[in-house]
Amino acid sequence: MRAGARIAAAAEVLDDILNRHRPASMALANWGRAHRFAGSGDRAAIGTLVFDALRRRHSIAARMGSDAPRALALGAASRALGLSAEEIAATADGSEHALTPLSDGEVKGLTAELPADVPAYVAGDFPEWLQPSLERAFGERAAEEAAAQAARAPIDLRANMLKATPDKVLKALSRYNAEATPYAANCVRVPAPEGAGKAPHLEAETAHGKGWFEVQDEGSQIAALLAGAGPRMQVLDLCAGAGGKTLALAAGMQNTGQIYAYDADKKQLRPIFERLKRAGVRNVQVMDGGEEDALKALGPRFDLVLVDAPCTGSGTWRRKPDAKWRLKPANLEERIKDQVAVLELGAEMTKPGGALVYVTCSMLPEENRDQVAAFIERHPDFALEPFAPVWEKQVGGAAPASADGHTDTLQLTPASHGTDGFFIALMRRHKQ
Ligand SMILES: C[S@@+](CC[C@H](N)C(=O)[O-])C[C@H]1O[C@@H](n2cnc3c(N)ncnc32)[C@H](O)[C@@H]1O
Repeated sequence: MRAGARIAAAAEVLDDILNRHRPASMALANWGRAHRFAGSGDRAAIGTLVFDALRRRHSIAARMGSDAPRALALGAASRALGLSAEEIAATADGSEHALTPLSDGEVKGLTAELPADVPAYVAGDFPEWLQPSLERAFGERAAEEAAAQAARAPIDLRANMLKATPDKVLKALSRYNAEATPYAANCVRVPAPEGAGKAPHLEAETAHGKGWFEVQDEGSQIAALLAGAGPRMQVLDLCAGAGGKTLALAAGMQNTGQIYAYDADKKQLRPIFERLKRAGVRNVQVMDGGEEDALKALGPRFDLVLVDAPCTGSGTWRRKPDAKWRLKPANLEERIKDQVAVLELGAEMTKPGGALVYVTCSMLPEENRDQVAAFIERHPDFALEPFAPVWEKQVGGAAPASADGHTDTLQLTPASHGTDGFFIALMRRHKQ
């Protein structure tokens, strides 16, 4: 397919996502099924175009003077396909499958600068209703912080120290320009593709099959390190899901002690069994998902309870840009209620003197600092512990500043730390 046809296809898919509220992956798959003539290169390019347009929906619309799917696809095309405005205009010749010729306004929009006085939600490409929340978290830096969430994300991996070393993983993936990252010693990063480049499928690599690495953002690795799981500890991973953090905790415990992996939803736990096996992890007991009574019967015995809470995922918008436009106030309200429930359960399972670590992949204060403040008010037997000394011991080096400026909780972000957005609060239950 020529570039003009790829842009036209991306506009069709964007229409499906934005106007018929279809998830991006489903809309792209539907388009592929209906257009079997398109090759894998075409599908990849259309996908890249669609995701880039979703990442920058508001700022593209402001430059193009329209938020119609065609305008969004055109506005994203120069970056996604590496084409100049002239090349884009030339490829829109109305021939079979291609775009119809561009209007004067569209041609102008392709090279227009974003006006300096646009509101933060346009400059930062996020839903308008979230502006007060992001301004509460980041003040005048709200647009800058959110704009970094509109960039493409690298793929981060955690070298599995039970089977390999970061060096071994770096060598195995050198053809993808794999590199070390600033913070977590076991993290290896494959940079985001430029232009029309395609992200590699690293889970298809032999090194992955051998259990040398897991795909895990550096922010998630830092959260697991700060949780401070050590040899011989009794640990509860209360929202274990597919086990990303369970595996990282197990590596930190050198396969000793015991991790109980629990999740309210049985289905979420399903991938964990294969992942544990591949990684060579032997100190995890996967509990029956949703069997809360069996969990509670274990009593407050845990040295560490990790609450990797269900959240809006606003910290992962680089990877799931369609999710940011689907997020509605009612979803946030629901997640807030879920978070209260998991925190209450976590508190019940933490032994006196034990740690309760609350983590979200969100940047919204309602899910983060507000939750922690309300929890401590309900539970005066828990107190926050500053993260900097724990960082020095667990991650190594001096702790970076939290993106929101606080010192008792840590907000990691793409703009400030190059990670996904993660919030981490370390709490400890009083001994008596
Ligand atoms: C952020 S995800 C967990 C991701 C996982 N820890 C990882 O690192 O791969 C949150 C999980 O919390 C689970 N969850 C929601 N409410 C819960 C509850 N009340 N108790 C336990 N798990 C819950 C969800 O099913 C979901 O799998």
